[in-house]
Amino acid sequence: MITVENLHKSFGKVKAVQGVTFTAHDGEITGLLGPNGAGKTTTLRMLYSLLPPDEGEIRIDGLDPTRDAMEIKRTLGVVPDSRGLYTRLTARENIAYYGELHGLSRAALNARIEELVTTLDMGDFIDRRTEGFSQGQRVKVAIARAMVHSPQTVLMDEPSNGLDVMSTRALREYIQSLKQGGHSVVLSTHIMQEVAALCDRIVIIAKGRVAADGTADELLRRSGCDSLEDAFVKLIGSEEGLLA
Ligand SMILES: Nc1ncnc2c1ncn2[C@@H]1O[C@H](COP(=O)(O)OP(=O)(O)OP(=O)(O)O)[C@@H](O)[C@H]1O
Repeated sequence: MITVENLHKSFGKVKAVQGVTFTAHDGEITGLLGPNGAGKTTTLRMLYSLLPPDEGEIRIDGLDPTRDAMEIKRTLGVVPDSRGLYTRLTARENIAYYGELHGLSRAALNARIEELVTTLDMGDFIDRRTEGFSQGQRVKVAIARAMVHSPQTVLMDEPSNGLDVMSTRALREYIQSLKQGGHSVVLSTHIMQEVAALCDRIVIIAKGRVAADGTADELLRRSGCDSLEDAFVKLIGSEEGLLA
């Protein structure tokens, strides 16, 4: 479970995050929805201890990313926006490298990689160098790498970015399976359909602030709208930067 309380982060004069507060429960998918530049990536980066907050408090299963950065890495799986694969290594080597950093034994690592190859359908390319991989292949390797140590909490930055319809469906099924397994999944997106199809709880972020937070039904009720799309536009005050 993640709790975020009054988080702030500025880069010089740019106030990227200005008082973000939300909770993400285990067994739920929480979506951070907002237009480009809303502060979603900055929020996620603070959660996975890449950036220290200027102000505010984060707890991930009771751990504080600013104090317990090493411990948090054991409980967190992160799919960053850049994906960040080593292009000279094969997909298998990319995943194995992370598994080794997490201290998995060779036997456990081999078994885990075989499991992920099957779950994420990576058989065709697992032993190819990742240079030149398609977006979909890169995302799968990034997810497998993030999940190699079976983390309880999973953070994904725009996971379906650049994926075709089939790959998006497969990704959504996989994310649903994580939820069924009791994991807490937090993903960022600017695609409304994504949150509508996937998320139990939606945190709408605009200009570094939480514009609204709740289940899809709660957001509809609060906005007085009939469709989520209308609700988002009303709650955010603009439709700029959001994709249906
Ligand atoms: N390292 C940085 N240095 C300077 N400004 C930054 C930095 N990182 C983010 N920003 C600024 O902070 C604001 C929020 O950016 P952020 O990447 O968090 O938004 P986002 O909601 O993830 O957007 P997108 O959907 O485009 O990825 C933007 O104005 C961005 O330019």
